[in-house]
Amino acid sequence: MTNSALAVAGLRVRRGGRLVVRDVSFDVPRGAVTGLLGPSGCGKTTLMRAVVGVQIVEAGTVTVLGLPAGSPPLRRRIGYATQNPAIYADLTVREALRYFAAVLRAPGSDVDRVISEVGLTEHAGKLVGSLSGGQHNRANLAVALLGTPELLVLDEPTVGLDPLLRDELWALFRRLADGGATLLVSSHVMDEAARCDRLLLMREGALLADDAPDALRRRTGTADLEQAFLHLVRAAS
Ligand SMILES: Nc1ncnc2c1ncn2[C@@H]1O[C@H](COP(=O)(O)OP(=O)(O)OP(=O)(O)O)[C@@H](O)[C@H]1O
Repeated sequence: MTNSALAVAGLRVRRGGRLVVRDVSFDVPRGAVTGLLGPSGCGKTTLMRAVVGVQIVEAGTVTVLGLPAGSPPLRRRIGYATQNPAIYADLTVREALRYFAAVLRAPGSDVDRVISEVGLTEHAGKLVGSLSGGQHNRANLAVALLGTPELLVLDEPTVGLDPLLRDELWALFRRLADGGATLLVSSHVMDEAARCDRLLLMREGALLADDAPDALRRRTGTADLEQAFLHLVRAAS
């Protein structure tokens, strides 16, 4: 079995008539946290949509856990948290998760586990519609964790969270990867990049770099990843 959880080759996506992913190729290793970083609008969400198989692509291949993206057997092996959570506002957090656990045929015991993992135990009895933005995001992340998927595709999961919660979630991502899960996590916050094993830096639909944080710092001769990113942007223009 190949060690890569995800293999993208020559991916090209057009949205609204514009090329928003331009011949992107990369592999994501299993059991690691790979960060997908880049400015707003650079194509991170589009790339993630192609990985989970909901994006029409113009060219290229996306192979997930050895199968073409979008193959039905992958549905229960991938957890996807989008930026626009669609969780029923009139259910409590626990009720909503019980519902999704039933749909996904995840074990009932998963509900309390994932609520605890995202730090929502105290709020489990609250209506989803009454949660704060950060709590809502975490409830959305909890849905993605149901069924212990092999691949987690998380689109800006820490947006709107305070530094303490962000830190706790990154520690959770690390534990999940140490347990064998593969994580692809997008962010436009460069200080989160240092928490990843691998970084995919994107700009204007293209990959600027695919490297480990330390290697990237070394290669660009910079101390921090924000500087490394700027160095690469300048070198490319
Ligand atoms: N439904 C759509 N129709 C047409 N163009 C779109 C659509 N959705 C996104 N785009 C365009 O595709 C490009 C990539 O968008 P995408 O959402 O993938 O970027 P992103 O890096 O995830 O941004 P952000 O960090 O703000 O979420 C942008 O230029 C965006 O305007």
